Amino acid sequence: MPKKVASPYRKVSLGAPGICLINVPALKGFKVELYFGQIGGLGFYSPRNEMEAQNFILSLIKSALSHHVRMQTHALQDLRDALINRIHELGTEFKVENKIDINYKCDKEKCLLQWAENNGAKTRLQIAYVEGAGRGAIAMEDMEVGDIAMEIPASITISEDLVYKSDMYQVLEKIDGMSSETMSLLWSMKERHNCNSQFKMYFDTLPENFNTGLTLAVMNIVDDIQIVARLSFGVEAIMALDGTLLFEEIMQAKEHLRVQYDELFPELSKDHPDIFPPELYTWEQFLWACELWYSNSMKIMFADGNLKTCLIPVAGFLNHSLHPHIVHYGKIDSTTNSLKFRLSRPCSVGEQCCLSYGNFSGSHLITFYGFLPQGDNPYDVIPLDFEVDQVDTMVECPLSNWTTHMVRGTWLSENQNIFYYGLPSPLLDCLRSARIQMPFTKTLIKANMEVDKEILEDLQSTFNAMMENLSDMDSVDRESSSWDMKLASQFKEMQRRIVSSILTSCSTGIKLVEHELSKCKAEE
Ligand SMILES: C[S@@+](CC[C@H](N)C(=O)[O-])C[C@H]1O[C@@H](n2cnc3c(N)ncnc32)[C@H](O)[C@@H]1O
Repeated sequence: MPKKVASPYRKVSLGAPGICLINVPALKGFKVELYFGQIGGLGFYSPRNEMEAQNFILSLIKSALSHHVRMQTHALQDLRDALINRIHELGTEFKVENKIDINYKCDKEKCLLQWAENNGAKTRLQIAYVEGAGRGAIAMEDMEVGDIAMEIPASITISEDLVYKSDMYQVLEKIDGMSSETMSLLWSMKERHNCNSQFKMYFDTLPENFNTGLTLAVMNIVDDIQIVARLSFGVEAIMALDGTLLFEEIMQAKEHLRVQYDELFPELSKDHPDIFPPELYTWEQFLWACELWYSNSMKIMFADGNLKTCLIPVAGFLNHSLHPHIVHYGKIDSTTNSLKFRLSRPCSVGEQCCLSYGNFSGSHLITFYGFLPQGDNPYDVIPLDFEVDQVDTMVECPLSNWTTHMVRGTWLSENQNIFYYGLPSPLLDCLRSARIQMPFTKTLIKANMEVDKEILEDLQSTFNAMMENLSDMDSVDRESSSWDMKLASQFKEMQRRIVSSILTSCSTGIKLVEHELSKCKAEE
């Protein structure tokens, strides 16, 4: 049964079954894919998935070609060429223009790059300032599918291994439930102030403020002076987000981090002031480190098979895209003991080269990374939680059964016809089966039309209520407003677009059903 928490959205009853729009934070990408995968959409699920599938076939062709099956060589080469063409076409179809700010000199970043190269790193990318995304990595030459854009030796990655060598390990290892991620985070809080650190160049390139949704945590918890001192996700933006999934996700993350901090501090600083100096282990600094690790770390599989969360100097400049150039980068190449960033699609000289951080929704990206990506994100869904009342026939007692469904922008669905309406079939089937005992046959009979009409009207009233909650940020001037207001307004606009498409599909669906109903009545 889903956790019942005070809902950001009004709890709305849809008759049978009861529907409640709840806060399901960060619905996992694969769950979203499974849910909508069975429905079918506009040819493929997302440009990233399509490209991954094509790259997978390319790797099979490469391996088949290396086995010299003569008869098939030509066919395989043709297939490979066709796939590469399709990958190029996909790149053109989903091209995103990035403006580079040539006035930003990137001196510190160049020093870091030089240090990394001196330590064995290789790169075909340079660092520049990309409008709207901070620093990013730009191709210095044309690169093709399969080319390595960047190679970082394992020896310059920052992971838990550094904690084991430090004096704090003897204290941390005795703490119950201490994770390697928390150890690395605590290590980085101190190391960033160490003038003799091996990673000084890296820490010097990090911003004072990350401006993720987590920055909000400062606001609710500490006093007003600190709020002003740190550019926080401000009161105005938070007020604007009240009642949205993003608000709920930020609040949950904030509470989680505060509990974690309170479990460790100030005790650790009191007991070991030399190892955890209190001035370096404030709540503010803890949050800074959380933002660093959430927004910049990567999970890497090392040659010994261990999976570690790492900060990767230089590779940390790669920004995220919904149509990334690099998708698979999580494994150290055991022959070179380095991390290779291989291209899954071509990248032209001057173009920004992007990674995929994962299949995340907009609310997750704002909370932990502080941005919304350009383009349609198929992982932006609105979760719907249903409580379906059933009766336990053994003891004649009512049972409560929760099930989660989700809705996304209906422009992503190809079937807008009667019985489908651009809405997810699992959702419609669930609502139908709660209203009629028999299996729903999708035939144009009066009883079916009446059921569908009722369902569409209920959905319409639910999403109308949600729209009211989302419709008050029209006055925000994107150009002049602060970063947090811009993000809040972008988020609400994205949600409004999804809800509006659902409302349009509902009203078009109602008209379709009414038309069929009138035909049924005429025949009677
Ligand atoms: C791993 S860092 C990438 C380098 C970063 N731009 C910088 O200047 O340090 C991740 C951060 O970059 C920014 N970012 C990444 N992808 C972005 C995108 N597509 N649009 C806007 N900002 C993005 C966000 O601030 C995110 O927290």
